[in-house]
Amino acid sequence: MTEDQHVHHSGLDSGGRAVALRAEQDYVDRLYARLDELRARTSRGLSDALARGGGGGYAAQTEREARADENAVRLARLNAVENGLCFGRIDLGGGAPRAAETRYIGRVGLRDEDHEPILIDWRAPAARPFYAAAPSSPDGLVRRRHLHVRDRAVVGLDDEVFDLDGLTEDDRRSLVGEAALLAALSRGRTGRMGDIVATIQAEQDRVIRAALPGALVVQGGPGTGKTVAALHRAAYLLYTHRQVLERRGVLVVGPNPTFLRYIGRVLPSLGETDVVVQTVGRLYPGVAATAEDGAGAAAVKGALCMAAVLEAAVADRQRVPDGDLVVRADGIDLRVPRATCERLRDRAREPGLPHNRARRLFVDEMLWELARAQDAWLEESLREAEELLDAAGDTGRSELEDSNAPLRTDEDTAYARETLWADPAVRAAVDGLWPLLTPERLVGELLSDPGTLAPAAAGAAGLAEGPGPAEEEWRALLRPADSPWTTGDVPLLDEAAELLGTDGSEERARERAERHKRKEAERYAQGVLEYTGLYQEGMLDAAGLAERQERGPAGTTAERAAADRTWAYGHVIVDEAQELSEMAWRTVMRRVPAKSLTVVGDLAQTGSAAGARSWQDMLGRYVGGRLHVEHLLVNYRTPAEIMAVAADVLAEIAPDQRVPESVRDGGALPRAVRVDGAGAAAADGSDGLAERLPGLVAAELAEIGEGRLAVITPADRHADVAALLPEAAADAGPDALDHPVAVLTPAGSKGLEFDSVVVVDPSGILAASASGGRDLYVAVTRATRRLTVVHEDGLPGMLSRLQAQDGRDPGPEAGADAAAAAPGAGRRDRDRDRDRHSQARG
Ligand SMILES: Nc1ncnc2c1ncn2[C@@H]1O[C@H](COP(=O)(O)OP(=O)(O)OP(=O)(O)O)[C@@H](O)[C@H]1O
Repeated sequence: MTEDQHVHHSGLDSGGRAVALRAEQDYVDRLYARLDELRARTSRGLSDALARGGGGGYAAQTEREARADENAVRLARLNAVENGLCFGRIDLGGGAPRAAETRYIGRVGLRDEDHEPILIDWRAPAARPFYAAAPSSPDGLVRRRHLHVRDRAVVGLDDEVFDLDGLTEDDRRSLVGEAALLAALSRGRTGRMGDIVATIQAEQDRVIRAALPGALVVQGGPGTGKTVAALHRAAYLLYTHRQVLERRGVLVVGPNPTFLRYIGRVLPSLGETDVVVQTVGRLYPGVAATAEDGAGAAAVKGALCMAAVLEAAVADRQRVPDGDLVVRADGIDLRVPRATCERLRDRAREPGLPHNRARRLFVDEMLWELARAQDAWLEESLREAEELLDAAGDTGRSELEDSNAPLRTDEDTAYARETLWADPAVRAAVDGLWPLLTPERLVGELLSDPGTLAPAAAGAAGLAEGPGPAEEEWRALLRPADSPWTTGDVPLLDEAAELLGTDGSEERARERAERHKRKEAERYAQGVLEYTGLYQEGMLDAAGLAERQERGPAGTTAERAAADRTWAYGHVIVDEAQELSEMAWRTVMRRVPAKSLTVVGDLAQTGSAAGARSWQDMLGRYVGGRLHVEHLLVNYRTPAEIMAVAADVLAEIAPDQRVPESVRDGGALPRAVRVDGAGAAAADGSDGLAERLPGLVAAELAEIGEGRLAVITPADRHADVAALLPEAAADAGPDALDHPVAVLTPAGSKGLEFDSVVVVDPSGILAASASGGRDLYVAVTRATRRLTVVHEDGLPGMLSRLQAQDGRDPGPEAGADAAAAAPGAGRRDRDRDRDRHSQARG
């Protein structure tokens, strides 16, 4: 952004501008002075609370700790807002009944010594006109001003004037200062997403400030700010509904760890800590799945009928023996008739409890049966003994007990049950009929053993609405027993955990261990108290001291929530939501019983074979009529010239979807570079990919200066292409973001953006899977400035806009004709379009 542009947009001459800058500097100085003062005070509060000694008993100690925590959180918040503390100002019109008013907008709200607001938090209702005002609906504003502040110094101003009488509609439009937005967008990429509080646009603001209840779906093309708006929404909701959400927390679900790292800095800069950010692969505590299934397995595994397959698999583990159950315990064969086993199984199933809890009923009844069988055996032996004695004419019978008295009392039988349960043979027999199962064991066996999977698939047919998986479908799921968990397995594990429940033994063991630990801690604390003499002073008892030591810093809501599979969040935000399967949605919905969700995604970018084709189909069954869809229509990432290429791809793959209009145009033209096939130097001396790619990447890097570059290749060429660029980050892991160059697959590049993108082998991307066209669409829309498509065997038809070039002359002029013909490029077209949208909405 040049100085000239600021002047142009501010409508001030240079003298007026200098005066305005000085006045704003004075105000900003005052804000920072206040911030410093609050920090100092909070910091003092923190050290006071942390200072030990002083006594006051347990209650006072606890209160001091709570105060320390509170001060620490406050201090962290105050420190996080140092950069860009204040970024805007609005002047509201005067006239009865309201007086003219100026409000400064910033990352936090501040009040002066007299409690008068001097800075309005961007999330507060009073800040709303800063984002929502438009020339056609100024919302009471006379002027909106963006302040550019660097290191506490005001370095630029941008004004949008809403109340200039006498301007034509066209003139007004041209006055709309997009300088602040364009300045933000043209910055080089750092590998991390930043916040956009200073430049949130009206359509994004509607999404950010939408009401908490119900499911809001934000459908928008690439670069429309879905991710960034969703994260600001999290911050807004925590600010506005603090009471509920601080306790319950907000869960943000993203597509992969790289992406989570990419967005990781946005939320802290928004001052929010009660947010859990997670991939689907980590939603089941204890498992961190990153591996992906092939398309065939993914599609079957993600389908809703897998819930029925699992249900059938669990039912299949509740068995009846082929004949009578015979268990040898204590040298005796105990027999329970088959019909009784069946009755016990059915009775245990009846209350509809989870498998492991129902197992307790089953075990209980089975032990009675076995104890009774033992009784019967005893009686039988006694009778036999009597008969023998009778036969022998023995008269010593009177020495035996009264023959009518019960052989064993109830107490005896109860004792017998316990002894039986301690017998490994009895346990093995019961486990054979109704085993204690973990989700990991159930799912692991199901996916690796056709003997387990086949009956479950068959059983699913009777349970699900539709048919169960066909044989060729369930066979696609089979894999070796020791395979790592995939992200597609996680919803199955979660489902299994629901179906299995616990039998309480883990909880009981944990409680026992905790009681033991506590006793130890108390013994130790007692020693400490006696040694220090505090005991005599009666300040603290051993139990109190032990508890304080054990407790340590109380976990944040986010920490507690992340570790608990059954945590009920107050709100859930799902990004790249088009990738979630039906089964994954079941997992997500379990975590938000109130069904308060923000779902952001783009149906045109669905890459997963199990992903969404329609939001209603995916979500309708959970939220019914409470599904509200908002569309984002403006692309803030990719310039118009590159989006023209993307538009051709979209027209082929999803003609019903609309390409978002780019905010920016006039950048470098996208180009195609042809190299010779198979990486080998060709007979005519021209070079293959191996020879050309490193130079091409180096030249692109030189073009973008400080920014980032991604090479995007089909998955099956990823390793080979990465080998050509040894300096680049080749892993799809989070480190990819820290390198100037990353080699990625289309799936790995999802949600990310780079100053320059080099797409290698577009035909290979297209051919790789049924969603190849969507992957190509994702790949070409990652660029913020430059796009190069490298191909070997000619461009696919949908990229014909980029005329194939001989790679030896890859000048920026390549593809110029085509890009110049880009439909909808340019601000005038966009404005016309925006007008159309707002009319349509109005
Ligand atoms: N109002 C805004 N002000 C400044 N930058 C913005 C604004 N809106 C979006 N951006 C920027 O535009 C880029 C794209 O945003 P984002 O990644 O959220 O888009 P997306 O819709 O999630 O894209 P995709 O579907 O491709 O993942 C980001 O760099 C973001 O910071």
